Amino acid sequence: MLAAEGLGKSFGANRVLHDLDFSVDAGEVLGVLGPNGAGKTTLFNLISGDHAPTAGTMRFNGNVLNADPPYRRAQMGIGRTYQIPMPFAKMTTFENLLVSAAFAGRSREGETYARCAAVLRDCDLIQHANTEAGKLTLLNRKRLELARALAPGPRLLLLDEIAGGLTNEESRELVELIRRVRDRGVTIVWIEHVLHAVMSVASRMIVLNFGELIAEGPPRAVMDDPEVQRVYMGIDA
Ligand SMILES: Nc1ncnc2c1ncn2[C@@H]1O[C@H](COP(=O)(O)OP(=O)(O)OP(=O)(O)O)[C@@H](O)[C@H]1O
Repeated sequence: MLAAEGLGKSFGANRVLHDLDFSVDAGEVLGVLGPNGAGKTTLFNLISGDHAPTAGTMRFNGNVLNADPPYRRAQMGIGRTYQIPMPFAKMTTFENLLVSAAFAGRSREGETYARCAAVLRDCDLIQHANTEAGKLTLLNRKRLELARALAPGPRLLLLDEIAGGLTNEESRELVELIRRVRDRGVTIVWIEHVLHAVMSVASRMIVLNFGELIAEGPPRAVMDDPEVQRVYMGIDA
């Protein structure tokens, strides 16, 4: 579904991603790990079109992603959440979804309304449809962030630390929701520091360190990798 070759991103002299090759298969949940500043969010910014790469190419379903802006990527079927949800606080939950669905602009008004209501139901938010987004609890803000990304009907969903800041019970609820999204056929790439959450869903993981890929494989094998333990958990073999 997604393939990157020689992908790189520098901000001036700061080389953040370097010569990255990786791919995402349709239907999988790929976990992305790495220490703070490793370049994980920057990678998402390149996939979502928020930033342009300085080297390499990316293909989505075989089509080269050129300099398409985020709304074009959303129309192509790429959706994302942001690490810090920033909904329109004075608008209701439902109105926030409508904005997102309209941003990608793929369907007619009536269909958009029905779709947003269905996404709210799927994300356990329907009882808060008319609540101002600024008044939601943290868990519901996370649900809204997910719902907002789902509203345009993505085929590839990028989750950026969506479990951060939640209690164990709350993160279990969110994991259930993410499983349901996966079961409906949405391919997921998930950056997460809450390891038990991402490991319980991911079929494969990659690990970045200083913008380079240092490990890739099944979740357990990746966590047992001495290099991953050293750079990510500070454990010396
Ligand atoms: N717009 C920008 N301009 C300049 N430098 C940037 C920009 N965005 C990111 N960086 C730098 O890129 C590096 C990687 O940042 P990034 O946010 O991708 O890391 P990360 O792996 O997502 O970290 P975290 O786990 O803390 O979220 C950092 O050194 C950061 O300062």
